[in-house]
Amino acid sequence: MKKVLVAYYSRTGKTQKMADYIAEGIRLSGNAVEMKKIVDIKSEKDIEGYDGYIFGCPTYHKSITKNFETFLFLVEKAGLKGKIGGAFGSSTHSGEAPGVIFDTMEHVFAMKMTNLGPFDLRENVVDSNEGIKACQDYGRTLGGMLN
Ligand SMILES: Cc1cc2nc3c(=O)[nH]c(=O)nc-3n(C[C@H](O)[C@H](O)[C@H](O)COP(=O)(O)O)c2cc1C
Repeated sequence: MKKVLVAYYSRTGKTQKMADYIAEGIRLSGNAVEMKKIVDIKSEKDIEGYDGYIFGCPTYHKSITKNFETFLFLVEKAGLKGKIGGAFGSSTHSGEAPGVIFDTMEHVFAMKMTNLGPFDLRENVVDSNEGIKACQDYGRTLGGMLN
């Protein structure tokens, strides 16, 4: 059994719900998952040692938030080259954040990213059956890359 870190920021709880459903999907793939809020991640040591990584941030002002930018500089120090990765976040209309994170993981950290691409979900569907299933599928597919 491999272990995936789901690290996320959520201001009003939508991306946090996505994180919970994605974690369910990872467990359905037969792998273990640990969830961390980025505010609780103090050093690169808190990031190292997992087989896969899924990072989540909602879109604010057409990008990731300032604290998520800072978090990505910590991730750089952790050295995740070749590790499995994915990125997600909730939004209302434009949804750039998951793409920004995904591109950084792929091109800067040289991680092995899921073919599903970045996963943006409009906040009004996060709690619908369709939204829950989309999150679970994202987690399960990423977990499947570890099997
Ligand atoms: C000040 C502000 C700016 C926002 N900017 C964007 C934006 O540029 N694009 C977008 O799609 N959503 C934008 N949103 C909507 C949030 O992404 C959306 O509410 C999201 O679900 C919040 O996720 P959270 O509950 O995880 O914090 C903005 C919301 C606020 C309050």
